[in-house]
Amino acid sequence: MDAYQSVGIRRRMRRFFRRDGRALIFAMDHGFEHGPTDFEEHWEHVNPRIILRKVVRAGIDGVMMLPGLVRMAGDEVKPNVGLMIKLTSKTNLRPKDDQLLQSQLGYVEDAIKLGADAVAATVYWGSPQEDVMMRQFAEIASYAHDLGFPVVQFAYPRGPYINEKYGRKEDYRVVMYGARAAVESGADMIKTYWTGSRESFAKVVDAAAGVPVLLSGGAKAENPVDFLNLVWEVIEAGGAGAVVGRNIFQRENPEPFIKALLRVVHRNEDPEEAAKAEGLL
Ligand SMILES: O=P(O)(O)OC[C@H]1O[C@](O)(COP(=O)(O)O)[C@@H](O)[C@@H]1O
Repeated sequence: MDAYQSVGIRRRMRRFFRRDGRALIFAMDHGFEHGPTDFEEHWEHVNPRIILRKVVRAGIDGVMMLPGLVRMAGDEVKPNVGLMIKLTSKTNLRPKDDQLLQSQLGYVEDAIKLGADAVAATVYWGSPQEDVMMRQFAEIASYAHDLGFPVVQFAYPRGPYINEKYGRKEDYRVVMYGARAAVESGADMIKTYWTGSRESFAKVVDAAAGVPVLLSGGAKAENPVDFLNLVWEVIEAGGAGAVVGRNIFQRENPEPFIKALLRVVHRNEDPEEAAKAEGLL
């Protein structure tokens, strides 16, 4: 017989992933991590209720937020949508060198009180502060697992030695290392960077050894088809989907774009066809 916790983790994972094992998740921690200027392109989306209503209506599989936004607007996240609560963060106002650290801003108990289906934490692998984030992640993961909650790691390698040795944090050897470190530290889902090609991203997926790998969306692509193509490559590489923020809330009309993304993620549709079907072309 399975331990109760294992059943809980499996059930909660299914609130994000459909039968195909894939998920499209909306990220909205930018007001904290980047500052409200991220919303200036479509200022009405600074209001969490307005943007959440749109993404939920479009059929998103899950939503990721920090605890305070869930408190304000979590009731917009309908019961059939997975709720991921991130328990670490940092502001962009910190001195540059201190931005290689995410600090704890919420606890597993808060996530439970708020009705979360998963908790998340960032580790900047390779940061001079890696040790702090490793411990933070270990504490969150150990406690969350005890209580039957899946734990998501935003495995974001970054730091001076990475730049010196590999030139860029998106080098597949670096991203793959972060994904593997996430697995070995107990993550149930991994969110990480695009490595630039399907072949190299497939290696990241291999290194994750069966733990689902989700793309971290990144800056908005002006042409929506470019982003649909990127997500298509992720799926072709064996990725489990994407966690997308700016590419959704920085669009005036995110609903058809989300629907097109869902076609690519769940139906393997050709990106251009998906864009046409949703009236984006
Ligand atoms: O790379 P940065 O600037 O630290 O971005 C971190 C942001 O990217 C995300 O991980 C994903 O959101 P995006 O799709 O907008 O990139 C957010 O959760 C987070 O706020």
